[in-house]
Amino acid sequence: MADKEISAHDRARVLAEALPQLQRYDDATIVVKYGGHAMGDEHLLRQFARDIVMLKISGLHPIVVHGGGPQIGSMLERLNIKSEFQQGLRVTDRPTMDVVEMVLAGSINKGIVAAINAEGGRAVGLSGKDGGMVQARKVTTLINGQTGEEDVIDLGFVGEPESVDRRVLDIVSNSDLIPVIAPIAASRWGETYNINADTFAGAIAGAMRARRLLLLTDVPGVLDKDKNLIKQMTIDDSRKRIADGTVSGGMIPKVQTCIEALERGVEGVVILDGKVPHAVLLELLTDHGAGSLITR
Ligand SMILES: Nc1ncnc2c1ncn2[C@@H]1O[C@H](COP(=O)(O)OP(=O)(O)O)[C@@H](O)[C@H]1O
Ligand SMILES: CC(=O)N[C@@H](CCC(=O)OP(=O)(O)O)C(=O)O
Repeated sequence: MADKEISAHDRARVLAEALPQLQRYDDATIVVKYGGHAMGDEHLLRQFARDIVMLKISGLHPIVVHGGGPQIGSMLERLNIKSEFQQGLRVTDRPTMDVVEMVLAGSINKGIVAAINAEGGRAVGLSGKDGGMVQARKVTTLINGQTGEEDVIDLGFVGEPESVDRRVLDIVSNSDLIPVIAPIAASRWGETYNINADTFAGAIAGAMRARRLLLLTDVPGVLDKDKNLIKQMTIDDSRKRIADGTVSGGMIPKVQTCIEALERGVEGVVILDGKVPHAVLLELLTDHGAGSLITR
């Protein structure tokens, strides 16, 4: 519906709807993972930035973790560096790692920071390296989506969070600043690792005991076999949907991240379409949840 077709009465009703939600989320930490596919165009980025600023001034504590897979892919292509994925993870040799860090912690991170600041917020760009926030370890095994067995693999500089130190995030997030984090971290020996952004966001949400983890992607949420949106499911339902093949491909690590975050104490995780304008506000501040809510 075009803006002008919405009556003043409807606008007021939508605003009033936000009150119980604002009360419910007062002082809550919300981790929002902004995926590379959801970044799309400038207009969407501006709307996303507005939503984040709106949450902050409404008394919530948003923490943004971003991806940038497609943007890394374009840069590697421009530099003639071949790239391949194994079970959703980018095989990362040293030259690829340099590009991944340059794109994620450089242009993408600073682009989101600038967009939030342009909407009146005060964003601080970080990576897992800053303040020793995330310590990474090399990924050496992966659960095979088909067999359910553990495969031993060598993906180069692909890591996973080994531990999270909350100090920097507590300081930044409890002020008027909004942390924006690139999913890069160093190992205890100082080597740089590339971490899948969903996995990284899950670890941050777990460590921060976030009330909500929102994973913004380019599909409406988790779809059933008839491509209908599953509006709500439990950890058990999620495991069944992976086992019976309803959830496949890139959705598997996403749903696994949700399960792990819930088991670490996050109250609810939502997978939703970041291409829907104001997806974050719709999900948190209206009665119309925007995607698939997964709870314990
Ligand atoms: N049951 C499912 N519901 C929704 N998407 C699914 C499902 N199973 C597999 N997918 C795939 O997962 C993709 C989302 O994962 P991915 O491409 O890794 O997202 P992102 O880049 O946002 O992290 C969807 O575009 C879709 O192709
Ligand atoms: C190890 C690994 O695969 N890292 C990802 C990091 C970025 C990411 O996860 O971005 P999206 O959320 O946009 O997919 C990569 O190199 O593409």
